[in-house]
Amino acid sequence: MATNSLVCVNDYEEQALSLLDKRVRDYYSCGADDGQTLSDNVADFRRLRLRPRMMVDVSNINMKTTLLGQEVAFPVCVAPTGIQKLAHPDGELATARASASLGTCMCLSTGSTVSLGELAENLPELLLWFQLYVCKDRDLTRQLVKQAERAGCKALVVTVDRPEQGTRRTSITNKFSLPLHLSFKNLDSLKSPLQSSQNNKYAVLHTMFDNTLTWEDIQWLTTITNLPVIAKGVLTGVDAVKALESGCKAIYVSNHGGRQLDGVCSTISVLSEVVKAVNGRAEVYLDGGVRTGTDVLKALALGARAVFVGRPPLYGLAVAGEEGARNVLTILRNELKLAMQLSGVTDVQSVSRDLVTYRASL
Ligand SMILES: Cc1cc2nc3c(=O)[nH]c(=O)nc-3n(C[C@H](O)[C@H](O)[C@H](O)COP(=O)(O)O)c2cc1C
Ligand SMILES: CCCCCCC(=O)C(=O)O
Repeated sequence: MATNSLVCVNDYEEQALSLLDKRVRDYYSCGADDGQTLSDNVADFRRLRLRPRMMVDVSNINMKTTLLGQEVAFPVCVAPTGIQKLAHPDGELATARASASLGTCMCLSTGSTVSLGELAENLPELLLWFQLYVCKDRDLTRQLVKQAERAGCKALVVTVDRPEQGTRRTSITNKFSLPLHLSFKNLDSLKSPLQSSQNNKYAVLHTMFDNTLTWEDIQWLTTITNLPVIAKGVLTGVDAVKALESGCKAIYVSNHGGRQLDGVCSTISVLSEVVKAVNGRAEVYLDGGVRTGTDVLKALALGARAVFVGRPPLYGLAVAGEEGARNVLTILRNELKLAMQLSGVTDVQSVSRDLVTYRASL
């Protein structure tokens, strides 16, 4: 469809929600339970206000940064989201093409509908990370890690906020399942309970994830791979320290887009606590509710090295495939650049804490 009239992420969201089939729309957009955290993620960015500096030469803006030593063109990356072929037949390949063309990082989900190998073959230039759900079957887990290594992934993002699946009410009422023409491509060639299940692969995959995980398992993971391990789903300073002690090389603040424990704090509201606890020992990333360039700038000011976006690229994908995903990322990049210029900030790597304050209640 024509995308000229879609000028911000919210336009893409509105358009995507109007186009998608109800079951997919609900699956992508839902939060857990009452959706308190889902809405707080967005709302709490709006409680922060910017304190721009004037009369700064902003003719040259540096948006490049590095993530664990790898360069990205701007600090907005693609969060892992499963089953992208529900949004568009090209699925994760389209999102990856969009990410690669803009020089940013994409994290592929364990539950992807395109394989690591297919991305690596088509897009060797892409900065690719792999999100791992640790499976009860450790041999299977090990094989997933090896696939990520073979695909040239530069980091393993271990999701730590899903000992069990949060309650997504619409997934229950819609009886959400994986359509028969799709499969979890990274698991297709591996021996697992998925191979003997035809109809309910979505539910079966959930049963394969391990709910006994502790930080000791993260330590174990660091012994089976040379890839840097990143803990995704950290919401407190205490857990950030535990993650570092377990060998994680970076901390990813996330509440799974409000899809796990409803009522947890928004990610932007806990970022400072985590950054303080990490105390410069590792990079800190954030996702959850990032919808504008000023949201990105606020997260950078509070100490994030980069942000990730989950639903926005899915909505871009649903509206116009690769082009739509690219447009969404481009909008965020351009909005960030303008927000920096209007704030008197010239480098994404040196955004000062002073740039943000809480909105005053008058
Ligand atoms: C449809 C959907 C699927 C997701 N799948 C995964 C996943 O497979 N693994 C994971 O760690 N997080 C997953 N997430 C969470 C995202 O990685 C991310 O934390 C969240 O979407 C960020 O919030 P945002 O959508 O407001 O940007 C998913 C989120 C959505 C909306
Ligand atoms: C059965 C696994 C599908 C991918 C997991 C998606 C996910 O984490 C979500 O929040 O949805």
